[in-house]
Amino acid sequence: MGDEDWEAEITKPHVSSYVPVFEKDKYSSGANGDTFNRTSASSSEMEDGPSRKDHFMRSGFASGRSLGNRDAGQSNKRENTSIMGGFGSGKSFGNRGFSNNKFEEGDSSGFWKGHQDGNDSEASGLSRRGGRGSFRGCRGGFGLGRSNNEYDQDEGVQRTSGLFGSRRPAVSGAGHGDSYQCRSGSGSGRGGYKGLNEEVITGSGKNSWKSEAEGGESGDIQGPKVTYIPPPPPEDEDSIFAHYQTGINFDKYDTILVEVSGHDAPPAILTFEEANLCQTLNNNIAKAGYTKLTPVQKYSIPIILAGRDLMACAQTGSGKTAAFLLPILAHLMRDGITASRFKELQEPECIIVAPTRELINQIYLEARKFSFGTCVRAVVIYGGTQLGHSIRQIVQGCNVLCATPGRLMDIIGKEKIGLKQVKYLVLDEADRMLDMGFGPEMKKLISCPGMPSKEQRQTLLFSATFPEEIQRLAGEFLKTNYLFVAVGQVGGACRDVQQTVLQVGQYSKREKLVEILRSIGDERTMVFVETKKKADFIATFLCQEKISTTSIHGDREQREREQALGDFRCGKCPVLVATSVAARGLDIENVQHVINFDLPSTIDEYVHRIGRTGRCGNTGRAISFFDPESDNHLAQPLVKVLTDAQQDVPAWLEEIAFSTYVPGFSGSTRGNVFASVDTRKGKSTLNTASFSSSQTPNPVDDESWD
Ligand SMILES: Nc1ncnc2c1ncn2[C@@H]1O[C@H](COP(=O)(O)OP(=O)(O)OP(=O)(O)O)[C@@H](O)[C@H]1O
Repeated sequence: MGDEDWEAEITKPHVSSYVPVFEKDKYSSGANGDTFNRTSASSSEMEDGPSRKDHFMRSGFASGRSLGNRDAGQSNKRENTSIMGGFGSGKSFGNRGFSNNKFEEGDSSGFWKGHQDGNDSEASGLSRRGGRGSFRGCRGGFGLGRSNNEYDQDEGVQRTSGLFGSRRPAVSGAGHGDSYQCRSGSGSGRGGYKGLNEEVITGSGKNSWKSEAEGGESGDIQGPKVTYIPPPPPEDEDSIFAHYQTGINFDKYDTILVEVSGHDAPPAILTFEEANLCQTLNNNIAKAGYTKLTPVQKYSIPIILAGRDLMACAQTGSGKTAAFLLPILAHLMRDGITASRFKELQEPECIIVAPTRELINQIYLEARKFSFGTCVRAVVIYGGTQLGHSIRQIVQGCNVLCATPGRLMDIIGKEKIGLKQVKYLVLDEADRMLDMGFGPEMKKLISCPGMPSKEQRQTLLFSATFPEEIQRLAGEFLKTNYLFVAVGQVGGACRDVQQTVLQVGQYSKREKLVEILRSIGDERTMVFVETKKKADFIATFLCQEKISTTSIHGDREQREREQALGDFRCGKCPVLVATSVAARGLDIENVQHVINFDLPSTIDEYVHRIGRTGRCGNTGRAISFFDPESDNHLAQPLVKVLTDAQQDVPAWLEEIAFSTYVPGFSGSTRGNVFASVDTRKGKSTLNTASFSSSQTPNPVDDESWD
């Protein structure tokens, strides 16, 4: 394919100029199947036994094809291979770029033809569709095979409106037409791709969702179970306390201006000792390598210890997680929490919610680290995993429950969690948790039977961005005397990230990307794109270019997402192509570069994305491709963000910003703005607007959220 007309690519038949040829083990960088191998149409994925599995893991690209193969009568092999699914998770990247079929629709019979013809690209592409129905069956079988206890049975039939209730006929291979994604039912705005099992239905892009509790299981829709049980994290102390070093700019945090608004704010503390935490917590803090407080910690810890509600906004990577975890744990210890024990109904003292599975898992690991050696038990539950597994984790005891919203509501619906004892409710990435996508669910949560009123609980909202509109909505969750902590400019970018904006038209983006990645070498890089399809396509493309790449987005199975992240973390795949599902919160050591292949539709999203690098005082680089055809709405807020972070602003960008200038940004329907102050002080004077993109469905982002 010679251009990047994505719509054309998706909808118009064409013959690709990139015909992938995959070869076992060649160019493979890992066993996860998340890297691509150029090779011939190996069918060894279909072999029995470990070697087959291993190869399958390695030959990501081929997995789609092999799914088709399995459908051709090798159903007994499906479980193993598909679970390990390759990069394309059977989605057959080749299908996109390399076949002459549309992404989403096709004639499943074509698989057989393609496969028999030995035509790699066709076969791999079409097999997705051919394999779809069969693979679902396989997943169901897998679930049954493992479901030998109450909870597994309890999980029941999962939601697959994509298959049976999709807005598109199932036969069309809705959404990605992805045979792996059998869990994914309807909804990602793509006609039934995103499944209820993913906890989210993105009826209009990312912004609406529905939980299992809302009928997925009780409805008339039948489908396979989600069977994925995430591997338990390592239990040894070294792993629990593993951390990366603070960077050379860590001390510069002290120079950032902090503003606290609201009445009777307790004074900031300057050292951990001043927090007067118990000895076990202090030991854990030391083992985690924390010697000095970051600004958000200096201010938030005493505020939370004083029992106040808090909205805290601080730059990405500056330690917000510990800022809420430490005082909560200190309170729980102070209150003489008793060891949580096995009970069918658990009543956690603290609930923490975050918008993505990987992020909530990360928060859980932090909670586990800081509560090490105490009787506080933290538990994590999130979508894309077996519900029975989540329940089993909970019933063993639960003081601090870390959850994605969908799974949380499901578990509450199943009466495994009672809310009466909740003393702390934390919304991490709070602006995201309160926007149109998750806001309704959060409202449901606070009005659930048993949930203490806001007067009776402590509510803590944290993010690096807080649009004014969201701040206003947050009032419903917070006591009126809440405190607002702003570290630096609210919504501002981290200054440790060197930002570069290049004018690159869509047709030149891939070439530019390869050029940059080659110059970067093996340094860890996140490449953000705007859609799930594009994430697959770009990852495939990079692998063809022999750049070890993996990808993460909402259409990948949870197992694959975790594998991808693991491979990126450990450096096996130094390039991670991601949608906005990875934009917030993820704390990955040594991410030196973020590349916005596509700019996001809002400036807040931009701030979060580039915040995956330059964390904890380390430096990083962000390069963004600005396409004047599509990104002009961002020019003005981008200039503002660059200026505030003392970055060079290209003259051409200033010109565009000037020519598209809209006073107060209110004319822009997509260019989000950020508040500069606590909205209770009145409308902020800088860079504010009546419009917040957080309240507006995003026309481009097709990511699914949970
Ligand atoms: N006081 C500290 N000393 C040393 N390291 C710290 C300290 N506080 C936090 N860190 C480390 O800094 C990194 C970033 O912290 P964290 O993930 O909490 O940032 P964040 O502000 O929540 O970022 P984001 O806005 O992207 O979610 C983590 O690896 C964390 O362990």
